[in-house]
Amino acid sequence: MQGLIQVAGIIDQAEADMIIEEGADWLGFALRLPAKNEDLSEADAAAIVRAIQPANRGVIITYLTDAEEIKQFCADIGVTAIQLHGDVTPDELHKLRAIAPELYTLKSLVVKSDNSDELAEIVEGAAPHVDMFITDTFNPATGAKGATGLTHDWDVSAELVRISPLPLMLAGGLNPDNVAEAIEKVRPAAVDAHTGLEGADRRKDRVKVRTFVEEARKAFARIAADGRG
Ligand SMILES: O=C(O)c1ccccc1N[C@@H]1O[C@H](COP(=O)(O)O)[C@@H](O)[C@H]1O
Repeated sequence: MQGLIQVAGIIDQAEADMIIEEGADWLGFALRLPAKNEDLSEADAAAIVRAIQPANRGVIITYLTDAEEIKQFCADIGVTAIQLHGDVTPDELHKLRAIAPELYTLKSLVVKSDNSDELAEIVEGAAPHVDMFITDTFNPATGAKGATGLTHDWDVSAELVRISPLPLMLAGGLNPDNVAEAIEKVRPAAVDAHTGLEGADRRKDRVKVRTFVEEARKAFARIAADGRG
């Protein structure tokens, strides 16, 4: 699992194909969001997931919080991994693990300016029931918890890496210019980016994706070589 690269916010098959050609491992599909501002339909997401798996993993990114609904939705789309961005209780995570043990589950840790103690509590409560954590950035101006294009205090993510018994994916404002520094500082198992890889047309830019993957792979290799990965 060390050195994994996810690109989130897939729009269509052409974009998915390009991202895979440029070497990303996992593709994130943002669906069932509170603002209902999805970039693609559920039917289109399911078709893309069918086309890319099993070589590349499709991950649903969602705010769903009900275990039964999450399980059914993953089955409908055909994914084997889910990134839970909402306030899912440990009880519901426990239930999800019981009814869908095969589902690889990522739980978000949304970093604000003053919530590191709260995030440490989420790690403790959720760790027995999930497979990976993902840190992302809160935008106080909009209330958004993901796809903000904003970085957060990487010392907070680095501390979460230290205390978490599970691997951690770092997200939030990552782009080709800062991903190497972020990996060196936080030492995550994985990285994830969305808006930092887009061009002016709001689609992923091939050169940005390529450079992001290259920079991330080199940085992961460096921290592995010096025993810090
Ligand atoms: O990708 C989305 O559209 C999305 C929507 C709602 C919540 C989370 C979402 N994505 C996650 O946010 C991170 C960071 O995005 P960015 O790089 O700062 O733009 C993204 O990697 C997804 O994991």
